[in-house]
Amino acid sequence: MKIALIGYGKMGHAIEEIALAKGHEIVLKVNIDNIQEFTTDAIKKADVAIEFTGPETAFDNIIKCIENGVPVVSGSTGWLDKLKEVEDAVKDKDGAFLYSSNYSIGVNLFFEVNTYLARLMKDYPEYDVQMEEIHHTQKKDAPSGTAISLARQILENLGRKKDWVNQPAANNEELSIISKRVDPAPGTHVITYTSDIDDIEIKHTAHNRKGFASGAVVAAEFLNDRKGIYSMRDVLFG
Ligand SMILES: NC(=O)C1=CN([C@@H]2O[C@H](COP(=O)(O)OP(=O)(O)OC[C@H]3O[C@@H](n4cnc5c(N)ncnc54)[C@H](OP(=O)(O)O)[C@@H]3O)[C@@H](O)[C@H]2O)C=CC1
Ligand SMILES: O=C(O)C1=N[C@H](C(=O)O)C[C@H](O)C1
Repeated sequence: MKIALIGYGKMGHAIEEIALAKGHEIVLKVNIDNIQEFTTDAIKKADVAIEFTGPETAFDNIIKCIENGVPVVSGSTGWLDKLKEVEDAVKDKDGAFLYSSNYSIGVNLFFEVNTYLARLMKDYPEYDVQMEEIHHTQKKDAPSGTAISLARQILENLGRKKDWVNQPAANNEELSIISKRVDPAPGTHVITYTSDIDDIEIKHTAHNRKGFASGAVVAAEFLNDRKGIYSMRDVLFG
C-alpha cells in the first residue's frame, strides 16, 4: 500500500516505522516546513493518507485529501466541531474517511468497558463519576480527544450527567474531566465512580505510541479500496 503521511511529527514517525515493517511504502511525508510538497500530483500517488497534525490543521488537510480522491485516516484531535463538513465532503465526492480519537486496540476495548460500566451504574445513583487524563506537555488540546469520547459514552449511558467540563464539577449534572500535563506521559485515562462505601476505577495507560501507530496502519489497510465513513469500531468489531 502506498501511504502519504500528513504530519510527520511524533505520530508520523511512529506510523512510518510500523508501516515500513509491514511492507508498505511511504510516498509522501508532509510537515509545515515542506508543506509546498503537498500538491495534487503528490497526494494522488497515495492509496491512502494518514493524517496526524493537530487541532488547527486537520480539517484543511483532510478536505484536501478527500477532494483529490484519496481515502483518509485521521487521528488529529480538537477539530471535531467540523466533522459534519468532512462527512458531507466524503458523501459529495464518494470518498472514504476513518476517524478515531484513539487508534490503540487497548483504548478501543476500554471504550467498550467504559460504556458497559456506565450502563450498569445508571441504576446506582449513589455513585458519582469523574475522569482524569494525563498527557505530555507538548499536547496542544485539553481535554484529550480520548477523554471527550469517554465522556460522551458516559453522558449517553449513565443518564444523570448533562455535560462534561474541563474543571472540577460545579454540580451533580456536570462530569468533571481533570487534565494533567506531565512528561513523558503518552496518554493515561482514569474513570472513577465514588460512593460513601467504595470506589470503582477503570484505567488505561499507554506505555508508548506503538499502539496508536499500529492501530492507524491497520485502519489504513481497512480503508484502502473502501468508500464511506468508518470508525475503529468498524475495524475491530465489524
Ligand atoms: N488518534 C490517536 O490515536 C492519536 C492522536 N494523536 C493526535 O495526533 C495529533 C498529532 O500528534 P503528534 O504527532 O504527537 O504531534 P506532533 O506535534 O509531534 O506532530 C504534528 C506534526 O504535524 C505537522 N504539521 C503541523 N501543521 C501541519 C500542516 N498544516 N500540514 C502538515 N503537517 C503539519 C507538524 O510540523 P511542525 O513540527 O513543522 O510544526 C508536526 O510535525 C494531535 O492532535 C494528537 O492529539 C496523537 C496520538 C494518538
Ligand atoms: O496528543 C497525544 O499525544 C494523544 N492524543 C490523543 C488524544 O487526544 O486523545 C490520543 C492519545 O491519548 C495521545
